[in-house]
Amino acid sequence: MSLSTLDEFLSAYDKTGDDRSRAVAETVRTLAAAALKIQSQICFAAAGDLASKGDTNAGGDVQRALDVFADNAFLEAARLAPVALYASEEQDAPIRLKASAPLALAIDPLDGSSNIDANVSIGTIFSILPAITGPDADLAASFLQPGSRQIAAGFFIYGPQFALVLTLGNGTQGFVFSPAARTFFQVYENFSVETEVREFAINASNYRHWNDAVRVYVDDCLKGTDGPRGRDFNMRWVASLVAETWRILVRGGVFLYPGDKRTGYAKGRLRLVYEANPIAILLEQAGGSATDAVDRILDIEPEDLHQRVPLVFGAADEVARIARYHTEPGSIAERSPLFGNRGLFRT
Ligand SMILES: O=P(O)(O)OC[C@H]1O[C@](O)(COP(=O)(O)O)[C@@H](O)[C@@H]1O
Ligand SMILES: [Mg+2]
Ligand SMILES: [Mg+2]
Repeated sequence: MSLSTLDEFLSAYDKTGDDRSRAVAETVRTLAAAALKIQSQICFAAAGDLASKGDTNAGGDVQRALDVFADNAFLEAARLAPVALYASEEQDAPIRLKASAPLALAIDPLDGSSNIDANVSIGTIFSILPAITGPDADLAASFLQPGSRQIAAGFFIYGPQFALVLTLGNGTQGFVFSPAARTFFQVYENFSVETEVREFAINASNYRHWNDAVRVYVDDCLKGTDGPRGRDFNMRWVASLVAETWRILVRGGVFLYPGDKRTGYAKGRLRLVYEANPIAILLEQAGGSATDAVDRILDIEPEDLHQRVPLVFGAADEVARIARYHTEPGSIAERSPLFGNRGLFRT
């Protein structure tokens, strides 16, 4: 079987289009070169050094050495690409680059920071938007567009396989890096999220902080064949969003990082602009869906670059089911002993 390279895929895309498509293709190539530097750094440096703690970022997280290294590498890459504005989890405010360039880049330079010293998959998540520039334009304006306006999005995953998951708005593709050929090959063409859900992913240590809807949903999964779902579920929690997304694209399932009652977690942990939006478009382009537990992520009008959002994504029917646990509270009341375990959600 002969696989296309990332470069061939991007060349085919930029031939079809206008200046903006060409700019997107060039930006993805440049990001891939920067990601390769991160991958090399992860492979060769002592993991403890990469995880060493530094300052606190705008979101209140302590930065690890690799967070800062990755942010610098992607900022440098953005300077070489047709990017007008760079916004990052690790920067308080967007940075103006080339005024005349057509694109704005929002990035989580290093996702899964708590796993750096655990030798578990980590990654980089990016979102490419049309730049809103001009003398009067607010620096943040480009990044406060709803996720439905993304032109392209993706993530690199630094794991047993170094890979890129990418959408240019027409399906979600998976490219795996070959160390022998020193290039990415398209191994997954048009990911399609499995409709039957056998695995859910949630940080269950927060159980006591969740609202009733999330608790009842998880309880129903845990009851397995004895409960209203009538079948057993497996549970996973990697604590790297990129790894959970990869798994769901490849073998299905659902992910939840809901809001909870801990201080600062009313809207969960994940950031809308550079985490939830790119993951949401990748999922939708693969036939899945993504919500804030009820509403579509890509329709949300961001108010702040670093705002958090509850995130639920995976197989579309399961995501819709989770929304019903929130919007049809009667179904939760039906869990009373009077009703046994039978309810609206019996499958
Ligand atoms: O440690 P928790 O609360 O389970 O959170 C894990 C989540 O936090 C994240 O690590 C947040 O991303 P950053 O590492 O970029 O801050 C996600 O990758 C992951 O899904
Ligand atoms: Mg992250
Ligand atoms: Mg990060």
